[in-house]
Amino acid sequence: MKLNICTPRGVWNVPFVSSSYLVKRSILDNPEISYSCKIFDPEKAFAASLREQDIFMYVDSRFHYGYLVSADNFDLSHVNNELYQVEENRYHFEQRYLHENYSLYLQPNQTLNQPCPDVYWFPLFKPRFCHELVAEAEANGSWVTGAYNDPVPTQDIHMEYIGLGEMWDLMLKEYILPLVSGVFTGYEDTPHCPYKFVVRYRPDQQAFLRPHHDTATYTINLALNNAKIDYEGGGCRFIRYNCSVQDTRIGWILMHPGRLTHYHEGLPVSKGTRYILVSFVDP
Ligand SMILES: O=C(O)CCC(=O)C(=O)O
Ligand SMILES: [Fe+2]
Repeated sequence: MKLNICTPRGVWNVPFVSSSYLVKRSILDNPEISYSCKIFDPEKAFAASLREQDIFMYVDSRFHYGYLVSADNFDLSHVNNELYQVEENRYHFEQRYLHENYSLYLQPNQTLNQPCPDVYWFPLFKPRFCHELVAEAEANGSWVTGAYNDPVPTQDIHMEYIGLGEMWDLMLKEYILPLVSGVFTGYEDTPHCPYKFVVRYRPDQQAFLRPHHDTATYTINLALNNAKIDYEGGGCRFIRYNCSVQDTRIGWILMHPGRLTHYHEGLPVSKGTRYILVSFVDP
């Protein structure tokens, strides 16, 4: 029998509870309560022993008590291990990282911000996601310039190098695609995105990116830190429209066509370090 304990909410007397429960201490001190039995595992033996003593077990859904995190495959080798947990602990990942207003933008008839023609802008992540991703890239440290024979190279680290390629593919498919397909009709298929990298701009290293087209049908450009606080200058300029987005917001995504009309450049950073995550999507 499947028990829907959330509607209606209430307290349910159940014969068996496993994995996690709250127990009154005096019950554990009761010498009649046992965990061992010839035919049952310890949890079932415990429940059977409670039943024999007329001690009831309950599931209580009157309140939200929180949620459990699966630690079965928790890898401790990263700076921010939770970034790697989207498959195992999706609910926890969403609570921790997804922007509180993201779901508003999924509602029908919601119009996306459009700072330049056909350049869309929406919040996806909390700042925490961005700080942790930058920390992961900096801890890895293998920044390269001009990998993949890129004629317009940035100083970057590919997401695969920091073990986050699959996580990012999932973000593109499950969180970004619903918004993409809302504005670019016909692009509903799983995004194909071989090029996804954290880009770093610094005045003394690479400060800007010259005008170019991307090798992408559409480009996803996520701001990983704060304009005017972490750096000065920077931003993306769309040359055909003489239109720039310079007040980019941490955790917000810019999405724009990669070719033809959207010839663009990365504007010079004059102070500090600007980080973005750029994805070239060619469905
Ligand atoms: O700096 C920017 O916002 C633009 C980055 C960009 O155009 C690219 O990486 O292809
Ligand atoms: Fe670009």
